[in-house]
Formats: sequence, structure tokens, C-alpha cells
Amino acid sequence: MTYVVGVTGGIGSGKSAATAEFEKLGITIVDADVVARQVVMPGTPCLQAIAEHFGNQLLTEGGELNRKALRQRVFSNPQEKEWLNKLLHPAIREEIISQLEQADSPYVILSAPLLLENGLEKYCQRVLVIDAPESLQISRTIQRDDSPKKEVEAIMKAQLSRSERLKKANDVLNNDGSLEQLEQQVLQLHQRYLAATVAQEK
Ligand SMILES: CC(C)(COP(=O)(O)OP(=O)(O)OC[C@H]1O[C@@H](n2cnc3c(N)ncnc32)[C@H](O)[C@@H]1O)[C@@H](O)C(=O)NCCC(=O)NCCS
Ligand SMILES: Nc1ncnc2c1ncn2[C@@H]1O[C@H](COP(=O)(O)OP(=O)(O)OP(=O)(O)O)[C@@H](O)[C@H]1O
Repeated sequence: MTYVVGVTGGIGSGKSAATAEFEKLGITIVDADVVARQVVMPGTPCLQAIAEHFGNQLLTEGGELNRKALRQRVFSNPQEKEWLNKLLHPAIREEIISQLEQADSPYVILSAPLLLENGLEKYCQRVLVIDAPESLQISRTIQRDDSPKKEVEAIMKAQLSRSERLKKANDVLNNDGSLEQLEQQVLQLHQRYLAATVAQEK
């Protein structure tokens, strides 16, 4: 059985920064944010459903999803967010399972912002939480996406609180320091996960 490490954390906590380091070590990453983009590519049933529900103004001229427009719509309206989650989460889950089955590194990482919210931890042997103070999550996201503080806060409200998430962690990576410190912690965790994989095979 593939040893799966679930990686989660709130918006801007550093999941992508951490998984990029695991990837450099040869570990396959299944990333729910990437899958969430794949299931709404032009021609998919999910994109068609979104266009029918919200109207064609949610599409770009090239027929792709206008992500920024949808982001503004759903995070200012809980019912619309609920509708979108109901449409996308089953499709995302199905594609995640298929990618996990195809993965072939010593262990595999499943990175998902909503890992715990959506019960995806049942596919994981361990849960690693990437943790940063909320103020840092906000400032890093604003800098990365150039999005308004209010929108980032609305997204955080749609996710587990920092303390609830930490309660469910098997491992925690403290990402309140430099990127070098993050890299060091990834190296240590990698050694631990490799050892756990070997132990599982015995
Ligand atoms: C609303 C969308 C189009 C906005 O796209 P955009 O490119 O601006 O953001 P991106 O997809 O990179 O998400 C950024 C971050 O927002 C947070 N987030 C995204 N969707 C959700 C959600 N439904 N609930 C809570 N937080 C979310 C996550 O922390 C994520 O990492 C997009 O986030 C989306 O399709 N969301 C629904 C699918 C989903 O739940 N994705 C999360 C992975 S399961
Ligand atoms: N230790 C750090 N020091 C400085 N910048 C950092 C650090 N960790 C992450 N960042 C930066 O903060 C931003 C958010 O990090 P990242 O994109 O990895 O978060 P994420 O958890 O994947 O976010 P999301 O849930 O939105 O996908 C990025 O621009 C990243 O380069």
C-alpha cells in the first residue's frame, strides 16, 4: 500500500513552498489546488455547469474559467460557495484517488487546503500541518496574489481555524521563519517518512 502523507494548512501557510521542497527530494506530489484546476479545464462537465449556473461572464474570452471573478463571487456569498463545493469536491476527490494510485515514489504527498474539512485524511497515513500565525498567512497571501485583505479573511473563515487544524496534526512544520528554516524541517520530515515507509513494508 502506498504510504500517503497528507499536507494541509490554511491559505498562504506555505503548503506549496513546502511541497516544492519534497518534490526536489523526488517525492510525488498530488496537489488538490492543481486538481481543482484540471477539473474545470475547457470542455469539462464542471466548467459547463459553472457557466450555466453563473452565466458566461464567468468565462474568459478564450473560454477558460475566470478564476478571479469566481473567487470574488463565491467568497462573498456562502450559498454560492456551497454550490461550487458540491459540484467540484466529488470531481476533485475522484481525480485525487486516481493520481494517488498512479504515484510511484517511496511515499506520496497529498497536499490539500481542505484536507481535514473534506475528510481526505482517510487516504493518508499521516497528517502534516504547515503552520504560520494568521497575520503572516494574510500578509504573505496579499503579497502573492495582490488580493484585498477582506477577501483573504473571508477565505480563512471558510477554512478550519488554526487551533482546530493543529489538533488534528501528526506532524507540524512551523513556517514562521525563513525559507531556509522551512527547507531544514522538510529534510528532517523526509527522513522520518522514509523510515516509516520502510517499517510499513516489513
Ligand atoms: C474559487 C476559485 C476558482 C479561485 O481560484 P484562485 O486561482 O483565485 O485560487 P486557488 O484555486 O489557487 O485557491 C487559493 C486558496 O484558496 C483557498 N480555497 C480555495 N477554494 C476554497 C474553498 N472552496 N473553501 C475554502 N478555501 C478555499 C485555498 O487555501 C486555496 O489554496 C478556486 O479556488 C476554486 O475553484 N475553488 C473551489 C475548489 C476547491 O475547493 N479548491 C480547494 C482544494 S480542494
Ligand atoms: N518561510 C517563508 N518565508 C518567506 N516567504 C514565504 C515562506 N513560506 C512561504 N512564503 C511565501 O508566502 C506565499 C504563500 O506561500 P504558499 O503559496 O506556499 O502557500 P500555500 O499554503 O500553498 O497557499 P494557498 O493555500 O493559497 O495555495 C508564497 O508567495 C511563498 O513564496
